[in-house]
Amino acid sequence: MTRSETAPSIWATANAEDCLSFPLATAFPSACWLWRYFKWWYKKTRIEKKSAFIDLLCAVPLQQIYGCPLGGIGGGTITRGWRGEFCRWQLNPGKYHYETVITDQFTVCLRRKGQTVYQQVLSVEKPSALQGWNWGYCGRYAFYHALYPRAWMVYELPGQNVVLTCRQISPVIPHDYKDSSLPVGVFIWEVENNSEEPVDVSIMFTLQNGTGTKGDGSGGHWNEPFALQDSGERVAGVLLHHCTPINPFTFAVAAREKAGTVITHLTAFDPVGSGRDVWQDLLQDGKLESPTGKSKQTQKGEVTAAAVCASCTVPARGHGTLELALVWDMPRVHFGSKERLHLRRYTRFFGSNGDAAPALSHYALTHYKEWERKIEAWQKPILEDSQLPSWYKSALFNELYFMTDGGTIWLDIPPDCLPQDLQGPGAAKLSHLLPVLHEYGRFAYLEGQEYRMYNTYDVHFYASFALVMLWPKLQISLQYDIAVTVLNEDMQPRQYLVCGKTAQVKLKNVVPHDIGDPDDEPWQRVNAYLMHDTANWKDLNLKFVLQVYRDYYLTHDALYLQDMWPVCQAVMESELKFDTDNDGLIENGGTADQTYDAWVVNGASAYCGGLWLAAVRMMCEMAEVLGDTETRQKYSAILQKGKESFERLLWNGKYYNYDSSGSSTSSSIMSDQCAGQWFLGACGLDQKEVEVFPKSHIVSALKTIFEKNVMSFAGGTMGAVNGMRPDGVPDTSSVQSSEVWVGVVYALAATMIQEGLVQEGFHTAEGCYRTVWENLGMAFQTPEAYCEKKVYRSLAYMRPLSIWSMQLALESKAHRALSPTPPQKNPLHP
Ligand SMILES: C[C@H](CCC(=O)O)[C@H]1CC[C@H]2[C@@H]3[C@H](O)C[C@@H]4C[C@H](O[C@@H]5O[C@H](CO)[C@@H](O)[C@H](O)[C@H]5O)CC[C@]4(C)[C@H]3CC[C@]12C
Repeated sequence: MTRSETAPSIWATANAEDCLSFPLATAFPSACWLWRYFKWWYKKTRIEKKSAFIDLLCAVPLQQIYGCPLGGIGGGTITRGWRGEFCRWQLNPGKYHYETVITDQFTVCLRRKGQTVYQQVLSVEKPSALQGWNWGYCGRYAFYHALYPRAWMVYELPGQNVVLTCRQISPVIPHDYKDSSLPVGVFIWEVENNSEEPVDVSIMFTLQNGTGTKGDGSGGHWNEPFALQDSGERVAGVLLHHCTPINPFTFAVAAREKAGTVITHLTAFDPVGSGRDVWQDLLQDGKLESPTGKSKQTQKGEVTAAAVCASCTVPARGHGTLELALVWDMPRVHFGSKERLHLRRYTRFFGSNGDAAPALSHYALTHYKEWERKIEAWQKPILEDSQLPSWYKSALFNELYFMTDGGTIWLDIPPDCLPQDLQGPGAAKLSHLLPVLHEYGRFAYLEGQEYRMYNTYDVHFYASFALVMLWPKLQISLQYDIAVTVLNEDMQPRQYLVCGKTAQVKLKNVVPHDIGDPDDEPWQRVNAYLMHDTANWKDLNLKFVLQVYRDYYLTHDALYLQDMWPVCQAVMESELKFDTDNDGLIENGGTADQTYDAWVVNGASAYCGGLWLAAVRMMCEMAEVLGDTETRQKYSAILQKGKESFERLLWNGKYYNYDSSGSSTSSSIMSDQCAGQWFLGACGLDQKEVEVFPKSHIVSALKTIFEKNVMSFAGGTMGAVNGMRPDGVPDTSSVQSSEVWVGVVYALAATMIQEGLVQEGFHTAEGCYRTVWENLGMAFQTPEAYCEKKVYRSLAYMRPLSIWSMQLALESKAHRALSPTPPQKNPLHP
C-alpha cells in the first residue's frame, strides 16, 4: 500500500532494525541503581505478577505500521495501521496490547449481471490463517492519508474500473464534551463506478470477538444479530459479547440501512479455520446468510468472529455510499488493583448496563455527518492558510492522536457517588471541585504508552496547551484533581530507585509527579513514579502556578482562579524553601531534580530559575486580579530581587548558562532555557512594561539556540538538541543532555514565534516532524526523545502535544497584527 505524499499525509522510510530503543547500558555507571531497579522489577513482575510502570527490560518493539486510531476520548482506542490492519488495542484503560488481529478486515465483492466478478480482502497480507480468503491485495493500488481524527483509504480495484474510498471518522471534536467521549468509529465507503455498466458492490466487515489476546480463547464469548430502528433510521449488525471476568465489553459491527442498501450478516464463524464458509457465502450472491438467533457460547480454547455486509447497486458512471461502524461498549471499568468500579464518561448519555452498543451504533451512523462538518469547520481555516507549511498542518492535527491514544480515560462522576479520594480534607477546600467533576468528569492520559503513569505533571505542562485550547473544561478538571492531591499526603514510606533513600510517597503542599498507575488505583494512590523522590523537584510546583494563570487567561474562569489561589500560595510557600540563600531565586539541589530527570543541575539554573520567575510574576498578576494586596507586594519584592539574581548569576552576554555551579558543563546551552518566557508570552505577560526577562536577552538566547542547538546539530535537520556546548558539540554529560525531546522542540518553536523569530521556529520544529514522521517512520507513536544516530526513547509520548502552543502563538500574533490592542488580550476570547 502506498501512503500518498500529498500533504498532509504521512510517509515512512526507516527500517525498524536501524533504530535502537533506549539501551539499558546508557544507565551505567550507576550499577547500584540498576541493581535496585532489577530487584524492584523482579518483585513486581515475577512475584506480584503485575507489569512494571516503566519496563526497561522489555521495551515495546518498534513497528513502523501505525495510522490513525479509532474512538473518541477516554472510552478506549483501537489503532489501525496505514495498511488498514487493526493492530493496537487499548480497551482496558491505560493498558496496551500490540497485536494485529488478522480476522479484522474489510472485503469487497463486485457483481455484474448477477455474477460475482471480483472478491478481495482489502489487505496486502497473505496470512497462514483464513486460507480460504483471497488475500494479497496489491499495495500499489491503495493509498492512505491521515489527518487526525480522520483517515482516508483509497483502493483502485485493478481491472474493475471501480474506486473505493473509505473515510474513517472518530468523534474527536473540540469543545464537545458528549460525542467526543464515544467509543466508536465509522467507515464511510464511497464507491465510484467508472465503468459503463452497473455494479453490485458489497463491503463485508469481519471482526474477531476479542482483541487478539489469550482472553479471546478463554470461553464464554458469544455473538448475536441486532437491528435498531429509531426516528425513521435503521441500523443492523452483530453484537460480539466478550465476557471476561474483569472489564467485559461488547463490540458492535453495524451498518446503516437505507433505500437501496441491504445489510446482511453471519453471526459467527471460526476465524482459526480456513474461513471458506463465510467466503463462499459472500461469493454466491454478494450477501451473507443472515441467520437469526444467538450463537453458542465459545468453549475454552475456541475463538469466534462475526461478519456484517452492506450492499448496494451503483449505476454505470455512478456513485454509491455504504456506511459501517465499529463500537465497543465497556461502560464499567476496573483499574489494575480491581478495588473500585468506575464509569466511563459516555455512560452518562448511553447508560452503564453494557447494552448500549446498538444505540451507540445508531447514534454514530446518524451523527457522523455532523461530526465531519464540525471537524471541517475547525480544521479548515488552518488547512487553507497558505502561509502555513503542509508539514505543520499534518503535525498539528496528527500529533493530537495522543489525546485519545495516550491510554486515555474519561470517567463520569455521578452526583450520588463520591470517589474515596474526594472525601479527604483536600477536596473540602475546593468549593467548585464537585460541580466541575460532576459536570465534566475526570480525565487522565498516560505520560507515554511505555511510561505508564497518568497525568505526569512535569510533562503535562508542555502538552496542556492542546487540552486547554481544545477541551478547556478537561484541563480545568485535571487541575482540580491535581489541587486535591496537593492538599493531601501519603505517608507510606518507600525506597526511591535512583538514590536508594527511603521517604514518604507524597508530601502535603507539593504537586505530585503523576496521578497514579492504571495498573494500580490512580487518583487514590498517586506518584507511581519511584525513580526519584519528586517532593524535591523544583519544577512541579511552578508548573502548577503557571498553568493556573495560563488557564485563567485563556478561559476567564474566575471561580477556578479563586479555588486555585490558596493552592498556588501553598505550593509557592513550599517552593520558597528552595531559595536557600534568600536571593529571590530558587536553587537546584545538585541532583536531576526536575523534568530532565537524568540531567543533574546545581545552584541557580536557567530552566528552573526561569520557571520560578515566571511563576512569581504570575502570582503578582493573580493577586492583583483577586485584590490580594499583601500577597502581591510579597511576590513583587521577590520578583525584583530574583530578576536581578537571575541576570547576575546566569546571563553570559549571549544566553543564560545551564546553571551557576561553575561545573565544566555549567555554560551549556539548554534548548529549554526560555521555558518561563514561553508561558509568559502565551499569557500576554511579555510586553515591555511588564517583562520579566529583558527582551534583548531572550532574543539573543533564542538566536544562540538556533545557531548552536539546531543548526549545528545534524545539519539543522533534526530539531534542537537539549544541551549544546558553546563550541558546537552536544553536551554528553548526561543521557538526556544529548537527546532531542520532540515536545520541548515544539515548545521552543512556539517561543521563537512569540518573539518574532518565525522562520527559525518553523525550521526548528520541522526537523522533529520530518525525523519522526518521515525518516524514523514513527507515525502515530511520536517518541519522547531521539539521538542523532537513530536511538530513540519512549514511543507514543505525551509531551509532543505541545505543538498546539505553536498554534496559540500564531493565533496571538495574527490577533495582534489585526488589532494592536493593549497587552494581555486573549486570542481565544478577543
Ligand atoms: C540512574 C541513571 C543515572 C545513573 C548515573 O548518573 O550514575 C539514569 C540515567 C538515564 C535514566 C533513565 C532515562 O532518563 C530514561 C527514563 C526517564 C524516566 O522518567 C520519565 O521521563 C521523563 C524524561 O524523559 C521525565 O520528564 C518524567 O517526569 C519521567 O516520568 C524514568 C526512567 C528512565 C529510564 C531513567 C531512569 C534513570 C536513568 C537510568
